[in-house]
Amino acid sequence: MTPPPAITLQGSYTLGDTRLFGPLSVHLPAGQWTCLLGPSGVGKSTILRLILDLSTGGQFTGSVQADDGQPLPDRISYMAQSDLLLPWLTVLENTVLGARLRGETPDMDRARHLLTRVGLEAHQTKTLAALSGGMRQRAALARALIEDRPVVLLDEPFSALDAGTRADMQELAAEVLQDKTVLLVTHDPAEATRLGHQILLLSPDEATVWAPPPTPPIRALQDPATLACQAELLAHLRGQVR
Ligand SMILES: Nc1ncnc2c1ncn2[C@@H]1O[C@H](COP(=O)(O)OP(=O)(O)OP(=O)(O)O)[C@@H](O)[C@H]1O
Repeated sequence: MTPPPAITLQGSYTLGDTRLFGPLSVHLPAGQWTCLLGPSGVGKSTILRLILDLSTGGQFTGSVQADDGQPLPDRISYMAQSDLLLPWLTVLENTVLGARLRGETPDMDRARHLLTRVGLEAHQTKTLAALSGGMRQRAALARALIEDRPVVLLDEPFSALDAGTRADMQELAAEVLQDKTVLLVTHDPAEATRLGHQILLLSPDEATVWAPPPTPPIRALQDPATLACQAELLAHLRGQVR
């Protein structure tokens, strides 16, 4: 696998006659986790779709570039906010869907291993109707993690999980996606301060860098500097003065 690239998105985005964001710049350092926060509707998922070169409802004027100059979309694993699982397939079949669609032989052992790691070992042969929302989200996570891609875009991947499972899945993702270029969209300051090498706050005018805790991720839940950063970030997001 080629080394993970750094990625820079620069430009403006409009919906009809209305500017949603920009001009601004979003830089994702190579091999690091960037956590992107911002108010609902500001355009976080749109930024992921622009990096993927997927259709959006608006017009983007700008560029998305990898620092190695190579095209990006085929090098990205993507977990969308809506899980995009196929209801007529089993959990195991959904997990290996990417390989099947590319005409490759899926690595079934790795798929089973990942399903065990996300706690779905006993549910591999079930179809989606038999799963809870949190179980579906873990199935979608397994499907994203099985793709050995240098760039990974995760759109609120842990939002439906209970607190304990969420902490477990954060640790699993940090382990599996170590050294990849990751962009994680989240509304959770605790998640961002735990996982981010870089924390970005998106507003219509800019993507501001928020200083992460001094220790490298993944950070311990009870780490005082992480808890302090989390509280400060939450206060900021609530509109209080720093
Ligand atoms: N396919 C589409 N067609 C038209 N408008 C769209 C489309 N997808 C998103 N939008 C609009 O673009 C804006 C940005 O949406 P986006 O999903 O990027 O926001 P977000 O910051 O990720 O929000 P949230 O935190 O609620 O998930 C919203 O106003 C949304 O209604």
